Order: sequence, then structure tokens, then C-alpha cells
Amino acid sequence: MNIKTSEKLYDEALENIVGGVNSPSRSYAAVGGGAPVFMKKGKGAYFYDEDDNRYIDYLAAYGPIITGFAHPHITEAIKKQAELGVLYGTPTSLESKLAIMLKKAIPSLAKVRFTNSGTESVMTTVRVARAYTGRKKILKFAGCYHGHFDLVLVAAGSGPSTLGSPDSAGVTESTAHEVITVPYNNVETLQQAFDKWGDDIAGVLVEPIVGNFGMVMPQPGFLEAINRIAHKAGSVVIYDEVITAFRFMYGGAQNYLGVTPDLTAMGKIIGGGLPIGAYGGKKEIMDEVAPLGPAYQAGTMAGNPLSMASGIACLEVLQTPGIYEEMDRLGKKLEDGIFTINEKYNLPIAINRIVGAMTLYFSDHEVTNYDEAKNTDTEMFGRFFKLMLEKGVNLAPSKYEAWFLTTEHTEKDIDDTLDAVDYALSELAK
Ligand SMILES: Cc1ncc(COP(=O)(O)O)c(C=O)c1O
Ligand SMILES: N[C@H](C=O)CCC(=O)O
Repeated sequence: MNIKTSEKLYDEALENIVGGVNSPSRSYAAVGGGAPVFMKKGKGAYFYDEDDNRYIDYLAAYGPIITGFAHPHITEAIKKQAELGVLYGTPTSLESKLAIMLKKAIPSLAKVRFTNSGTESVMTTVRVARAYTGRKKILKFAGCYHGHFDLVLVAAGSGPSTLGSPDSAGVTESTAHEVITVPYNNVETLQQAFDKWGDDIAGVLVEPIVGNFGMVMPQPGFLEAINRIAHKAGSVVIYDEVITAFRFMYGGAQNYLGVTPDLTAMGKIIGGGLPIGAYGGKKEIMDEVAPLGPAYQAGTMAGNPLSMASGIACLEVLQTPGIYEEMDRLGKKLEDGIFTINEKYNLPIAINRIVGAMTLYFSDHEVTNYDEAKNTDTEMFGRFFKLMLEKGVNLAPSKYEAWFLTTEHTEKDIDDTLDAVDYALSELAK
């Protein structure tokens, strides 16, 4: 495959943009290095690089692009709003419209507030939980990624793990001391942490279904135990649904699993591909937020009309009957197909799939927590990634990320992807 233009553009980017990328996850450092492919356009389930190579895409821009690239309904909504002005710095009816859609879909959101990113949303839920409880400490789970503010860059998954810096430089020791980290899916250590620090813990922050050391389901009773233990100690339960909101169904992972948090942070899909974040939850907790309460959160770009219009249009598309069922059906076909192909090669493969999101680990054991994800074969994943790319299938360049299906993937795309998998596994088995 000729990627000469990408290589040239990468050299230029390296000169001008730190590391050549605007988010570390986009570098190919974790898959053996080299120039990342530079995309110039996308349509449906495909995008095209600067050398006109076509790829079936499963990156979905790390989750937001659930309706594929340049979906006509979303594109039209963005164009229409752009002609009316992209930013006013005043309230608009679009903000309430999207807020009402979120509240209807996720009943635990008594009130919401929009931000510009997942990071901002999670960061504010932490501040609000602290304001509400008058406590300092936050408990999080190893390998869960919650954005890039200081407090959560301790034992973070996704990009930080990929680059081998789970505890970022620049995060002070005093900040790190405010975070307690315990393993995901382990009630015993959670209880031990609460036995020791319960009176100081403002909130428990969790990805209800993990998306950042691969897709990992909570074991039965785990989220219920978080609620029980945290509430008994007077702590707030915060779900980070930045990846999971509207990923598995029209609603959050909380609807999918039938467990309810106090606060929820969102992002990605709810903006239809434009920058967005949102957080919300119980009225008495949300009323801590300025201008009603003392917890300050603001933003020049927050609730901007373009992201609101795009988010509304995206959720309208996601209301189409049967689309999550179709992503589930195609996801199962992909998962089953990989296992069937691997009967020829007998490589160590484990797959975690939830509806249209899955992770393939090179591992002979199931992955239920961060340590198990870390112990999967990094080098083999890196080679697999490159072989798939060579055959025109784009995955996230890290063993800790997910493959995301969109509403635009077809049966034929899955068949073509499985042909690429067959090629890649045959090469790995040599
Ligand atoms: C679960 C989770 N929380 C928070 C974030 C941060 O969101 P953003 O990148 O929009 O700041 C991400 C992804 O980046 C995420 O996957
Ligand atoms: N896994 C991260 C978020 O979900 C990747 C996005 C990024 O940080 O670039």
C-alpha cells in the first residue's frame, strides 16, 4: 500500500505539532511506530487517506461517529446551523432540546449542563461531588480513563497506558494523594478502601462498562456493590458514560444494565462528531452548580449551536427502530467469524463484545480487569494492526481501545473485514 503522502505529511507534522499528533492515542507508538495514515475524507463506514487508499473504519474517531462519516441528516443540520451563526454566547432553544432528549433517554438526569469535552464533564462531576459532600478524595478503578485532568491521570488506561506513562508527569503528589485506585470488578478491595477512607471519599468514579482497557463488562453485582458501599458511606456515585452513552442502546450503559448512578458524565456520540460534553444527575446535587450553587463551571463554547444541532440530529438518527439490533447482529457475525477463522491458526485470542463495540485481545485468558488487559500480547496486536491496515481495515492503534461498528457498516463490510482477519492471522501464525 502506498502511503507516501501520509509519510510526508507526518514529517511536516512532526516539525510543527508536538509528536505529530493532537492526541497521543493517534500516534502509532504502541503498534510498532511509523507514520499514521492521514485521512482526507470519510463517507459512511469508509474513509480515504491522502493517497486515496480506502479503509473500512472501526475507529469511529474513538467512538463519536456511530452513524458513520458525513451522515446526510447530521451534515444537513450542521450546514443549516452554520448559516445562522456558529456561536452566540446566549442561551438557545437547541440547548434545551438536546437536554430534554438526554433526560428522556436517561431518566437519572434530572438536570444537565453542556461542556465541550468528556474531560471537562468528568472534571466537573468530581468538583460537584466534592462540593456536595464537603469531602476531598475520589475513588477510581485502575485502567479506567476519564480524560486528561490531573486527578484522573493516575492509573489511567487508554492513551496513558499505551505510552507507558500511567501516572503523568506534572501531576503533583498532593493531587495523586486525593485519588484512591482499586481494581475494576473487585468488590473486596473496594470495601477495604471504604473501610479505611470512607469518611473522606466524595465520589466513586467508574466507567460502568469499560472502554479504555478494551471493552470490559462489569461482573454481575459489581455496580450494585458500588452503589451500596458508596451510599452507605455518604459518597456520590459518578458514571463516566463518555464512551457508553448511546453506544449500546438509545440511552446509557445505566439503562442497558439497569443500575442508576447519582451523576453521569457524557460526551462523544451526543455531539454527533462535533466537540461536546455533558453532565447531569440528581437535582439536589446538580443544584450545587453555579449560578444556582457554589460549584463553578463555565465555558465560552459550552452549548454551542453547532454541537447542539449536530447532537440533536445524531440522536434523531439513533431513534430509528432496529439500528442497535443490526449493530449487534453484525458485531456477532464479526466476533463469530474471527473465532471460526482462528480454528485454522489456533492463536491465543479473546474477544469482549457488547453490541457493536468489541476488543480483540491476543490472550489465552479472558479479560475482566486492567492487569489482565496489560498481560495480553502487545507485540502481536501491533503486527495485527499493521496487517489489517495493509488490507484496508482501520482499527485503533492500541490494544487498549475498541472496535466500533456504525449504523453504516454492512454485511459485505464484515465479510471483507473477515478476509483481512484471515490474512492477518495467517501471517501471525507463520
Ligand atoms: C470514558 C472516557 N471518559 C472521558 C474521556 C475524555 O473525553 P474527551 O477526549 O472528549 O475529553 C474519554 C475519551 O477520551 C473516555 O473514553
Ligand atoms: N480512548 C480515548 C478515549 O476514549 C481515546 C481518545 C483520545 O484520547 O484521543
